[in-house]
Amino acid sequence: MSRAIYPSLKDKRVFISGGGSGIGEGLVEAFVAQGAQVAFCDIAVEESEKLVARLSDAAHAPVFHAVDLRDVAAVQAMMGDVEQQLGGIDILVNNAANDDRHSIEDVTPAYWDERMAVNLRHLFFAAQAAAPAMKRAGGGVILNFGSISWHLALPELVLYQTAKAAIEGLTRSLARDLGRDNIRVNTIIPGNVKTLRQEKWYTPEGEAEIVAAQCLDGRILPVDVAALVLFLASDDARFCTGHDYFIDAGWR
Ligand SMILES: NC(=O)c1ccc[n+]([C@@H]2O[C@H](COP(=O)([O-])OP(=O)(O)OC[C@H]3O[C@@H](n4cnc5c(N)ncnc54)[C@H](O)[C@@H]3O)[C@@H](O)[C@H]2O)c1
Repeated sequence: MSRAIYPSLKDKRVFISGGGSGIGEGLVEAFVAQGAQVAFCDIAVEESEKLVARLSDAAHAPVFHAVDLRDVAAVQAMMGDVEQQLGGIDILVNNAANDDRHSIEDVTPAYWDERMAVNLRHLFFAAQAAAPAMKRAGGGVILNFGSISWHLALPELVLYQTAKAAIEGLTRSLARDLGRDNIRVNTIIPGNVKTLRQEKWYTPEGEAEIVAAQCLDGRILPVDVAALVLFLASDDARFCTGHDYFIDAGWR
């Protein structure tokens, strides 16, 4: 399958959260293939180090930061380090999340806080930390990962879906406040994307049900999500901001 090359992404300074596995791994590979300078963080240290080793021959090999995004001070310190290492930040991809299932009865105040920390809070603080560097560079791009799950009202995901719904509001608010600094902010909304983690939840029959609910046949892969992310990160999308972009094969 042919893949687009965006001249405007060459040498761009990109930070991706949760880049060590799943869709994030696909995003790291895709930006590196564009000749971008990529830094990413993750708590999956082994997978992340393997990814860095696999891409070590690239024009710009990616740089890995072992950081837990639930720790805001660590996120702020890391964003400062990334800016120094890359000489700035042009593109921030807030990809990391955790969709562990839970029932309403089992949610404690501490679990609520922890779920918001892993699924919502770090997106804002990464954007807050990256915005001054983007302003100095004359503009930038922030892409926040939402989820189709709450649009479909899936079961046993109330806190994840609450956070994912909030991300769409976060995107619109940031797009408004940062737009005059030429910083574009959008939400990427994946449907069901086939990753190692997602495979845990589904039987072959479950996967067939997902495909049946889509308008299009076939399974969405990280590379398909990356194609949309690359376009929105590129200068070709210069008037795209403040909105939600679905990549879900028409899942309804
Ligand atoms: N895969 C899907 O079907 C799907 C569907 C809808 C939305 N999404 C969204 O797409 C994004 C990527 O999803 P995915 O399927 O690749 O998820 P994933 O769980 O496979 O990968 C997420 C990555 O984030 C990392 N991570 C998790 N918690 C972290 C923490 N506290 N600190 C640092 N890193 C952490 C994980 O180690 C992992 O590498 C997420 O925002 C997810 O909500 C995915």
